Amino acid sequence: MTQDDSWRGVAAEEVQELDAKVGAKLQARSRKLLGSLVRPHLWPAAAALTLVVLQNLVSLAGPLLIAAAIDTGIPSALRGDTSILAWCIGGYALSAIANSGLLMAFQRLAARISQNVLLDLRGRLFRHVQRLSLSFHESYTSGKVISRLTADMDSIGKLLEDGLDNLLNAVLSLAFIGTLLLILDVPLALIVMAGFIPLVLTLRWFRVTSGRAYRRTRTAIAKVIVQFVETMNGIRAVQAFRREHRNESIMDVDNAEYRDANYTATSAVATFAAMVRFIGNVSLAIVLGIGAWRVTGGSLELGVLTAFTLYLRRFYDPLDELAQVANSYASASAALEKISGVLEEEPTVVEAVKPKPLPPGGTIEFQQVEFRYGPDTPVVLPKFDLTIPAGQTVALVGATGAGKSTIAKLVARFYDPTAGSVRLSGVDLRDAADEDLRDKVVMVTQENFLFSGSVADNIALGKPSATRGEIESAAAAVGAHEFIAALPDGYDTDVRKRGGRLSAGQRQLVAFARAFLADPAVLVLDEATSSLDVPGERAVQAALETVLTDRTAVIMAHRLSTVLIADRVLVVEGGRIVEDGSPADLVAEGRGEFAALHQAWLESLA
Ligand SMILES: Nc1ncnc2c1ncn2[C@@H]1O[C@H](COP(=O)(O)OP(=O)(O)OP(=O)(O)O)[C@@H](O)[C@H]1O
Repeated sequence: MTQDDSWRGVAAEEVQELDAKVGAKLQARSRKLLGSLVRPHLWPAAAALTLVVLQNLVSLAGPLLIAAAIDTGIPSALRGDTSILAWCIGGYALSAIANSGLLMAFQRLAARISQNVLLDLRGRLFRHVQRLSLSFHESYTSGKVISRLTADMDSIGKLLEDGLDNLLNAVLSLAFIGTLLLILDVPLALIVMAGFIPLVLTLRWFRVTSGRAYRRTRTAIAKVIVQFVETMNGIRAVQAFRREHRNESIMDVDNAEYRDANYTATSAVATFAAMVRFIGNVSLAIVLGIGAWRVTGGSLELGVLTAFTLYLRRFYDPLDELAQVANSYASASAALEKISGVLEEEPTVVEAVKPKPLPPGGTIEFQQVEFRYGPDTPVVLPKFDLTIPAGQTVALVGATGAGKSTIAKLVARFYDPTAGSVRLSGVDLRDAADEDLRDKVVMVTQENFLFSGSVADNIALGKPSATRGEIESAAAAVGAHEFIAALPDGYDTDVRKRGGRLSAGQRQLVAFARAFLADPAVLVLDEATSSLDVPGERAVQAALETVLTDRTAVIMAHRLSTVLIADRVLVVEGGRIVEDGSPADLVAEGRGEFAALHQAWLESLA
């Protein structure tokens, strides 16, 4: 990462004090995102703007009508002519009705626009995050993604819903009422305008202080959510290892940090709101004093002074709201900054522009492959060559952290090699189309992940177009049909609902049925480390043999029984392949790592 790139994507997310240049770049990025979100709604936004302008104009009529009633209507009513007073009252009632109607129409339209903007943003973020490569997800936890999709989205929603409404009202009131004040009485209006000087200074202070505070709240809430998600995801481990106390103390720290960050932010809002009100009240007091002195001197009419003070209240009320807007703006712009960062991340594993079709067959070649996870991390796989002929079952064995999963991830193209190439049937995986690759190479992971939905849906993941017959025969092939048929709703049983919970072995069988149905040329399999009960293990072993038939397979093996059905064993040590041969040959040689491992396995079974 060059110095200039230090702000790109999510890189600057945890930085508390940004330098001005980086801050400006992040703001420009947020504005660009906001622009792209609002652009499709320009016409409804223009309509909303018209409604709010009309509503503000209509609401101006009130004090003018009251002034006319006091200065003209009441004196002429005293003389017996009530028509002017009646017109004033009728006009006031009409303007009140129009005011409410326009306000309602504006707020409904504004809510629709903002909900559509949020819908778009949520959809974009979800689609984007799903496309990002594994390398992103391994460092950016799901808790952070959830925080972007929930807490950050909420604060943007709040700005769009109430903030814009208040902002427009405040700006329009300032413009319209300011003009009216000048028309009503220039000297008094100038006193009011003088109050703007301290107001602008307060606003500048508030922007800087709250901007910093709200960035902190975004980072802090993300930490709280990460802690929640990690604890809940790992609740079994948490309870098994009695980690509750430790988790609670981590949570307490994160939670307190969130409280403190929020407290700092809201304190700034409170100071700002109090200053605005104070400046407003001082202006009002001065206007009243000078106005009353002029009324007694005869140079100002009482009705004009009444209208002036009524307008003045309305002039400062929206400024109070402006403090709330500034508050939601600061919070939303911090959220927008984080979301735009995630949206700026690019997949590191990208599809070729003009992909080459993968020919049939399943020969895998590693040519001068070297791999490291990141530019600043050590080399995990030093340069090596390896060919796995089509149809061969290869078991990768070795100590934990040796590099077995890394080799497997390269075969499934979850990562691209740092140097050299991984080829399938002679084609560099970087040149293959994603869809083609996902058809030809299937990875079955330890998690044996089941999505919400029926058992049949979960098997059909391997081939979405599969008929029920095909699904059932895939299940039968791996020996899963019997237990599925015995579930409360058979193949239609919801795997997440009560009664649909599957055991570890059953989940593994469903995963095998899924792979069998997908029928890939290459199967990459991370064998579960958890040991199953013996009958369960036998069933899984038999299923495994069925799934492996007629395809190339790379297995991260943890069980002796699996290694023994492999055609070839590769012993990995510190990222290097140190032994390569059939299990029988390696055992027969008797001196190497595998022979020792084999011996240890046998002893553990004895
Ligand atoms: N996402 C990652 N970022 C950085 N380093 C990683 C990442 N994943 C793995 N490594 C490192 O790469 C090395 C090889 O890890 P790998 O997961 O391939 O080992 P393994 O042989 O599959 O281990 P196990 O049997 O425990 O699954 C280890 O040193 C590990 O710390």
